[in-house]
Amino acid sequence: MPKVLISDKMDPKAAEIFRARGVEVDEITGKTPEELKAIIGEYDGLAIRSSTRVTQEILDAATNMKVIGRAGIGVDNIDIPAASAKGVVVMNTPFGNSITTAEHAIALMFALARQLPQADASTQAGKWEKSKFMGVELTAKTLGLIGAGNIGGIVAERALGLRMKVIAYDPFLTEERAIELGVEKVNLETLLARADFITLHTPLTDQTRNILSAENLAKTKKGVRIINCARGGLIDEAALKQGLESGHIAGAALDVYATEPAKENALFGTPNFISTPHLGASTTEAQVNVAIQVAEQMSDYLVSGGVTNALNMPSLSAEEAPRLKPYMALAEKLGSLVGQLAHGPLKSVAIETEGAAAELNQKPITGAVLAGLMRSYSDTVNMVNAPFLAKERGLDVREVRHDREGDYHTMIRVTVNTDEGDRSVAGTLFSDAAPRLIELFGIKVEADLVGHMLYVVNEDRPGFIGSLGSLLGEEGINIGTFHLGRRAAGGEAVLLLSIDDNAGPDLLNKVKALPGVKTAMALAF
Ligand SMILES: NC(=O)C1=CN([C@@H]2O[C@H](COP(=O)(O)OP(=O)(O)OC[C@H]3O[C@@H](n4cnc5c(N)ncnc54)[C@H](O)[C@@H]3O)[C@@H](O)[C@H]2O)C=CC1
Ligand SMILES: O=C(O)CCC(=O)C(=O)O
Repeated sequence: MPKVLISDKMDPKAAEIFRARGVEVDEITGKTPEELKAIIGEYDGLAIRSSTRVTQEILDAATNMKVIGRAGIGVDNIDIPAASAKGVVVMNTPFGNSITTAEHAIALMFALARQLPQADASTQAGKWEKSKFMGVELTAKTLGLIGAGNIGGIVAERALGLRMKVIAYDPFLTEERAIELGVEKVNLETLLARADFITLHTPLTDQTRNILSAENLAKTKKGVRIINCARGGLIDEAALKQGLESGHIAGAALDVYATEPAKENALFGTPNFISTPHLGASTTEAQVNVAIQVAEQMSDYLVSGGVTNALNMPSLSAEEAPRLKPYMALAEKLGSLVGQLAHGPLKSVAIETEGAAAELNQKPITGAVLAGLMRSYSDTVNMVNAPFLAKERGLDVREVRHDREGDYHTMIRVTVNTDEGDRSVAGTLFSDAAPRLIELFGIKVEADLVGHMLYVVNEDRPGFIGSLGSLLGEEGINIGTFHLGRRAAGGEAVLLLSIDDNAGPDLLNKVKALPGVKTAMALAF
């Protein structure tokens, strides 16, 4: 039974779903990194929100980890490259809390426009400061969105409903989408110069970090009001404080901070500053949504191999996964075979599919070929990290889908290119969905690729099989299956034997010493 740790406070629905789907679950929140490191090795999955930081160190200790699920959107608290290198799938729930977060941004915009928290505190303190809290209308004001994805798009819709003019800076926003949203696409300079309110809705990346720097804040319209419900780190907090104190910035509302939890922050107490403790996603509805979604996605992956909303792997639905499973097994075996047999550094790999295999999602097939291929380089390789490892090694990967009738109802061919030229293997699935090799380096040979195998290339001559059989008998090696193929009578022949034990160097030397033998190698599947 796979085992998952929920390490941040999450709606109880998450644990309920894990258990209902056959996944054991522990809910242990509030651990320090050291405490987490001490227990993380027990778990196959980790479900988090924004408090747990999944660093390289945590991942190093997570020896059984297969999947990390973020019940939310931002994944800047997860070292994704480190997770990918380790073969751990990282998933998020990209839509479950977007309405809630957009509503929080709108709420903060109203709060800024009418100084609601300040007015509330003053009134409850017995003051009646009616003239102090003069506000501004939102109607006809210009709202500048930095980032117009899911949340930015919802904020735009709501703001248009409030009769605001919405302009957006987002390098990935198409003109069509801008028209659909009813926003004007502008560059950053224009947004800074024109917006009465600015709201941020981008992830924290190297490109967006400090996007509202001191320099950019100085370019904003006098009297601007700024809202950040995305990530701390997007705004220079010291420059924001200065802008508020000088009066250039009329108000700022932050839900997120450069350092969280923000128990202390230089902005606290600054005039016209409103603060919430990373509450953007904190509604009952959003928390139920993300808890259900993360538990379903993680269980699908752990139980049936289905992949949804992964940031480091192509999607694979839970319905697709069982259908693809035998193809992925075949693909992995072919990759493994060619990886064990090819000599010299791999330069490229072509993965061709034909028949039923060509109609399937190709990405998992490619991932499985690459995982098999690179198993000889790394024993921690899997479908998640194989494409990254391939890229790191400069391996050129090509997928070719053939729309033609072949000799087999389904076929996968893997061709690698090394200094020795092209080397190709092909396989099919028999009716019992069993992977079967059908071609090896241009020679037709039908074989199961299982357990320990002995691969021999020899000159096709009478008596050879007998002498090999005798040698193996003398060495006490039991033969399970025996597969023979040859290029032409009297030409090069290939033998693939499944044997009960690994063929060690002594045995291989004895096989190589038999007359007519060109190569002998031990293979393992
Ligand atoms: N306060 C909270 O509790 C919550 C905060 N968030 C934050 O909100 C962020 C946005 O979420 P979504 O809208 O769902 O993400 P999304 O991926 O749908 O949208 C992000 C948008 O930012 C744009 N973008 C990327 N780089 C940019 C750049 N250099 N300049 C301008 N725009 C850029 C992208 O093109 C995209 O359209 C998340 O990454 C997360 O950090 C999300 C949920 C809750
Ligand atoms: O889980 C939370 O409360 C924070 C949500 C968030 O920041 C996100 O989804 O990116």
